[in-house]
Amino acid sequence: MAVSVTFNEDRLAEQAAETVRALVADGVHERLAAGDAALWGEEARAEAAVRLGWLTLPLTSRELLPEIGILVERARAQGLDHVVLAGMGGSSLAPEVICTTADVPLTVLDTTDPAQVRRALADRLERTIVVVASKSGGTVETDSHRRIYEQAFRDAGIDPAERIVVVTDPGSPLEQAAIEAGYPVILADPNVGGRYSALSAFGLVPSALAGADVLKLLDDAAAVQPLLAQAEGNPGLELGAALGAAALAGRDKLVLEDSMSEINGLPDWIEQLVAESTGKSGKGILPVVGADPNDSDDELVAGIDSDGSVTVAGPLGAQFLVWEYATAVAGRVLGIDPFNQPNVTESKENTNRLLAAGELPVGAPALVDGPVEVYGEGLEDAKDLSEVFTRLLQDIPDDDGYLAVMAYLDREAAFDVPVAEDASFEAMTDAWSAADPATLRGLLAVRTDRPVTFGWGPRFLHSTGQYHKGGPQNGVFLQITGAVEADLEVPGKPYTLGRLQMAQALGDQGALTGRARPTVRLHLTDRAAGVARLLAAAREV
Ligand SMILES: O=P(O)(O)OC[C@H]1O[C@H](O)[C@H](O)[C@@H](O)[C@@H]1O
Repeated sequence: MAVSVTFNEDRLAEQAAETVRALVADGVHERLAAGDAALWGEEARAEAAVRLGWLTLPLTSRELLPEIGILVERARAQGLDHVVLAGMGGSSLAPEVICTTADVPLTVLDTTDPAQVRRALADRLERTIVVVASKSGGTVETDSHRRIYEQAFRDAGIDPAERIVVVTDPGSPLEQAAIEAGYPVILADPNVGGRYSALSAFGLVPSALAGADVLKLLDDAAAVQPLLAQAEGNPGLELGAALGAAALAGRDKLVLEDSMSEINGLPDWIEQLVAESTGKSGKGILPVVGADPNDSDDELVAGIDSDGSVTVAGPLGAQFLVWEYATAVAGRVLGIDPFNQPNVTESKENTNRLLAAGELPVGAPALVDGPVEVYGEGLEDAKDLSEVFTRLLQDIPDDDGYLAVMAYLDREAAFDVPVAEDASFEAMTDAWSAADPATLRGLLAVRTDRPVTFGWGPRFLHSTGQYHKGGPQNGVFLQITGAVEADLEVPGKPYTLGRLQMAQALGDQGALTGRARPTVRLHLTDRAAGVARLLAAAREV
């Protein structure tokens, strides 16, 4: 069996079976296999008509393999063994999972943190090849990374045309810029949206350059493809029916559990697929990654090769296709368009406005607790950071709410903390987690029975960011920003990376407060001391 979907809970199995029956009665399995764009209603039809190419990628993407093979050979011949991928959301999350699972190194740049980008630049520049991946060709983070790397190569006396490879849609502004600069361009299938692009050029090019076996990925996906046309034994239909039916019944928090899987990091990819596809029109499914289930009534646990209320077992290529299919089916069950992302644009526009306006409106802190400034309404009388956390946790709606922690920081900084050379593995991981802002998620989660999510900004803006603003309005939001020690110019642009990063945080804050959602921003005036204070304060709650 290429992939199996099994239910470990009778109620869920019944709900899924009933929903499958209804979907089959409507001919959904046949219509989806035939690429019927009318499956999501009239309003969604035009976009769906150019968004169903992912159904056939396991076959059509094979045409790319000779072209990719030439790129790989060229890179090997030039001794380029440090592969950097600049891409946001769907343009980087799949290669990240593919490469970690294949255990081949890939440096992913989906950040605007100056320190994190500086670390990548300082790493083997003379042996670096950069894949610039953007479907639209207009994503500001990716455009900034391209400009920064072009400059760095030139400064080092290296011709960027020897080192930059572009993946984009035909006709995008990035294709044009790449042609002018003489960069190799691999064109992706324009009939595939960003988050459904795992098996397209976006997933394959960087992964193959990094050394992953992409043919095996396509083979594993192709093996499951015939099942997806069936009325019975169709894993995508079963999973999609379960996700949709559970959400309609109030179980709209999807806890992704992968501890037993040999696939590494798939929940992060599923998170952006499910959150961005379903979180709109006040509806949606909120993926919860890296958290233990808490047995609440609104939770559904999906296990990747691991135990869950529903378990999805199978190799990575097949998992990609089945989750894409299931998300499209869940979209139909929920009555939403699974191919648009109406509210991602909103924060982007806020950010652009702020960048154009001059001084960023950071405001004045309501409270300062050592290295942590607290920005938020009505917090002037809070006595310290612990009380701020307490109030935020109390603000979470009892039955169905959640807390989202969003850190616009360097996600690798914790690994820089000094550890003794003879430290045990345990001592080393303890030191890392004591310096990692992500540790805050677990510390706050034990103090509430509501789910707590964690995302790195601006990465999450292309994932759960859509759900936060477009989904059910029951979230409470905690942003973390930090002082920038050594900023980075974005060549040809009037802003630095640090300024862009802050404008992204403030732009999203504006979108959240505009919906009257409780939102607090913590600013670390000293990043290392600030993280330590955050974690200590969370322990005091
Ligand atoms: O590939 P790009 O056009 O640069 O877009 C990167 C990402 O941007 C937005 O967030 C879209 O909603 C995502 O689906 C997409 O993957």
